[in-house]
Amino acid sequence: MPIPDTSRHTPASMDANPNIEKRASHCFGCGPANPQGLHLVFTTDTSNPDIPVATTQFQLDRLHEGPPGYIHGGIVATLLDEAMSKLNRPLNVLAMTRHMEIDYLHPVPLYQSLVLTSRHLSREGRKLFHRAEIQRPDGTVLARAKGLFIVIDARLLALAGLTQPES
Ligand SMILES: CCCCCCCCCCCC(=O)SCCNC(=O)CCNC(=O)[C@H](O)C(C)(C)COP(=O)(O)OP(=O)(O)OC[C@H]1O[C@@H](n2cnc3c(N)ncnc32)[C@H](O)[C@@H]1OP(=O)(O)O
Repeated sequence: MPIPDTSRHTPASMDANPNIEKRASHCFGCGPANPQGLHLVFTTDTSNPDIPVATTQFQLDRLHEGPPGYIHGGIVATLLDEAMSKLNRPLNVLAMTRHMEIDYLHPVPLYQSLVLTSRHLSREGRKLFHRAEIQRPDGTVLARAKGLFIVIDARLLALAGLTQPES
């Protein structure tokens, strides 16, 4: 069996912890404890509690390069997915991405501060519909996504060995 490269793989030391918020500290998009993660920190506008909006600024470097000088398309998808997932907690649900579609409108540059924003669109039962965009500071939209998130219930969480977050 191959030996994991410890410079790239961190120990699964949190795996016994059933608290979803502690386990989420290694989320590739937003987990502060993931040394190789994107460390995105969002602010969430809930002034209209039915339509939360999440926003962050970010800047990536060649670690996440795809086309020379630009962010890899899979990372662009990650950014958009992460932004949309940040709308679920303000809506008081745990949910996972079921479907997302992306328009890659322009290459997304490395080494530039960019704006990532998401907005809740609508809900039909367990189905949450969100959208997200990556913009230049001048408002030019470089990529946008629509996502369908499905609310996870306590039974599904328990199957994964996890407990609900404290409200
Ligand atoms: C555990 C850790 C938790 C952790 C929770 C926190 C995690 C946050 C992470 C950030 C977000 C991610 O990246 S999450 C990681 C990426 N996502 C995943 O790994 C999810 C993998 N998928 C799944 O586990 C499952 O498919 C679920 C749980 C998402 C849903 O399964 P399900 O409960 O069986 O639901 P299913 O019947 O398939 O679909 C629900 C409804 O959506 C409809 N539907 C399906 N596709 C479409 C579509 N393209 N357009 C319209 N509607 C659609 C179906 O017809 C149905 O409608 P109707 O018949 O009900 O009307």
